[in-house]
Amino acid sequence: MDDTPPEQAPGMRQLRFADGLEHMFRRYHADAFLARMRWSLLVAAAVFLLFALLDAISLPEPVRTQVLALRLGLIMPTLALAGFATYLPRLRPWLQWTASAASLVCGLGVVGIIGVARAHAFPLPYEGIILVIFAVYFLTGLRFMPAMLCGWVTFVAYLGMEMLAGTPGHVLLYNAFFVGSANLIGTAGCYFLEYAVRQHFLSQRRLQEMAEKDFLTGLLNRRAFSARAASTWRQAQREKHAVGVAMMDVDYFKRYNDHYGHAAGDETLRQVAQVLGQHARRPLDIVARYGGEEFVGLWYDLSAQDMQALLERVRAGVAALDLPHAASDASPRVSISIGLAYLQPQPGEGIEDALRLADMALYQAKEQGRDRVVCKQPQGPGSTG
Ligand SMILES: Nc1nc2c(ncn2[C@@H]2O[C@H](COP(=O)(O)OP(=O)(O)OP(=O)(O)O)[C@@H](O)[C@H]2O)c(=O)[nH]1
Repeated sequence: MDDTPPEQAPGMRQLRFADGLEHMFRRYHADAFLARMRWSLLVAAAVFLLFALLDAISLPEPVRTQVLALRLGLIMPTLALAGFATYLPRLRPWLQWTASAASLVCGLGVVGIIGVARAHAFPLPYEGIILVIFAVYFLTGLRFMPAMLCGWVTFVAYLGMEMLAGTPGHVLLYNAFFVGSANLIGTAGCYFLEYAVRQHFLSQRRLQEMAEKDFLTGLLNRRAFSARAASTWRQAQREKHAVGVAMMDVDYFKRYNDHYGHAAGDETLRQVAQVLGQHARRPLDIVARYGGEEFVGLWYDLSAQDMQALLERVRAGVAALDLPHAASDASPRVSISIGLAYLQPQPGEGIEDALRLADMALYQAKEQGRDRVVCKQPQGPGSTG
C-alpha cells in the first residue's frame, strides 16, 4: 500500500497525477461534481433571467433589443444545452469541455452586452464581468485549468472590447485592475480548491484500500473477496462462462509456527501470497486471504484443463519457494493443498455453493496426503467430481 501522505503524492502540486491515477481522479471529479454542475447551470440561468427582466424594464431601445437577444438568444440556450449534456451518460467524460464552452459563452456574452451598451453610449456597469468570473472559478465545478482559461480569455476579451469602444485610459485601467484582480483571486482559489479535492480523492482511495486489503499479505481480504467474487459470479451467470473457485491451505501450518516461530510464519504467509498474486493477473481474477493460513481464488473463463494447470503451477510455485518445513508430514518444504470447484454458475446458485464445493475438494486433497490439487465439478452429466 502506498504510504505517501496525499500532499506529497507525485503530481499533486502540478494538479496532475500519473496517467492511470489521473484518469481515475477525473472520473471521480466528474461524478462528485455532477450535481454541483447542474445546480450551477440552474443558478446561472436564474441570474441571467433576472438580469433580462431588469434589462427589459430599464434599458432604452435599441440597446434593450440587442442585449435581450444576447441574453435570451445566446446565453440561455447555451446554458440549457450544457444542462442537457449533464444528463447524457455518453457525454460524461466531456463535461469539463461542455461546461467550459458554456462558461466561455457566458463570459463573452456579457462582454458583448457591455459592448452593445458602450456602442450606444449607455452607462451599463461593467461589474457583470466580475460576477461571471467568480461563478466560473467557484460555482461551475470546472477544474483549475479550464476555469483559468475561461476566466482569462474573458478578461482579454473585455479589455479588447473596452479599447475598441474607446473607453478613456484611466477608466479602462481601473476596470482592468478590478477584472484582473477577480481573475487572480479566482485562479488562486480554484487552485487550492482542486488541490483539496485531490487530497480528498487520495485519502478516500487509501481508506478503501485499507478496508479491502489484508494487512499482512497485501492481498484482498475476505470481505473484499466476497463483494468482488459475487459480482464476477453474476457476470459469469449472465455471459454463461465457467469459473474456477479454489480454496488453498498451507500444510501443517500450526506445526510450522510451533517449529519456526510466529514471525517466520508471517513471512512464509507473505511469500505464499506473492506466489498466488503472480497467478491472478487478469482484470477479473481474484485472490484473497480467506483467514489464517487459508487463501481463496476465483478465475474467470478458463477451460477446466487450463484451470487445473494454473493451480498446479501455483502449487509448484509454493514448493519452489524452497522454505524448509521440518515438521511437515507432506513434504520437507512448505507446501500447499488446493481444492478447486470448476463450474458454470447456474441460475439460483451463489458463490457460496462454489466455495462449499471447493472446500470439499480441499478436504479431499488433505485426505490424499496434502501438497496437491484436487478438482471437483458439480454432480451431473460430464462430472469429474
Ligand atoms: N504466523 C501466523 N500464523 C497464523 C496466522 N493466522 C493463523 N495462523 C496460524 O495458522 C495455524 C492454522 O492451524 P490449523 O488450522 O490447525 O491448520 P494446519 O496446522 O495448517 O493443519 P492442516 O491445514 O490440516 O494442514 C494456527 O496455528 C494459527 O495460529 C498469521 O497471521 N500468522
